[in-house]
Amino acid sequence: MASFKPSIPVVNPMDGAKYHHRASGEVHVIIGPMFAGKTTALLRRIRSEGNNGRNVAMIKSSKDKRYAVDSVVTHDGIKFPCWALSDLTSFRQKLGDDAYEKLTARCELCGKRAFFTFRKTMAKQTELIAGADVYMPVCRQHYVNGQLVIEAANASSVLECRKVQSESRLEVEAAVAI
Ligand SMILES: Nc1ncnc2c1ncn2[C@@H]1O[C@H](COP(=O)(O)OP(=O)(O)O)[C@@H](O)[C@H]1O
Ligand SMILES: Cc1cn([C@H]2C[C@H](O)[C@@H](COP(=O)(O)O)O2)c(=O)[nH]c1=O
Repeated sequence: MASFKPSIPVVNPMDGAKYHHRASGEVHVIIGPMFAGKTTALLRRIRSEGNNGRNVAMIKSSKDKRYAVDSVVTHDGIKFPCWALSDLTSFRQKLGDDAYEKLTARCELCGKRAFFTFRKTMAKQTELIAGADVYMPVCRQHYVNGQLVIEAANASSVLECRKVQSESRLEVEAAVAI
């Protein structure tokens, strides 16, 4: 865990009051695919810290407006107020990230443990803020198979005409949906 001195006001989770509190703290990194319960675990910890009399500040990326602009919200609707910041990379440089917890979800295709988040569409950008309409949690086997199908479709699309490209895209989406 890395120590840090919060430079933004912290919120008491019990009463919502804000404090300019400067004390050392800890960084916990919870990782896993979508629907693994990362946000749920985070909120549980925040409540537990509040019950122990500590003040907490929660931050998220301002790019994530899926459920709320200034709250962190789980996929099943539990929410907590937070600070929405545009640049989270500076926090990683300042704080380090040495306390990991890895969670898993269930593969949407076979029900095995899911370690990956699979993008169901052909969109290429690294950042694509979306939910279950675009992503699904999958096991390693379905993640690898899905990527192979998409890579094959991309390779053939370089050689074929636009009409054939759109047909292959439909095939990929059908194959991934199985
Ligand atoms: N389509 C879905 N598949 C699986 N879980 C879902 C789905 N929709 C809502 N949930 C709920 O989302 C919870 C996990 O939400 P959350 O903590 O926000 O996950 P994460 O932050 O890891 O994406 C699950 O415990 C489940 O109750
Ligand atoms: C895999 C992947 C994800 N994202 C985005 C999609 C969502 O907005 C978040 C993940 O949130 P969740 O609470 O775990 O569902 O990350 C992305 O932009 N690019 C990706 O490759």
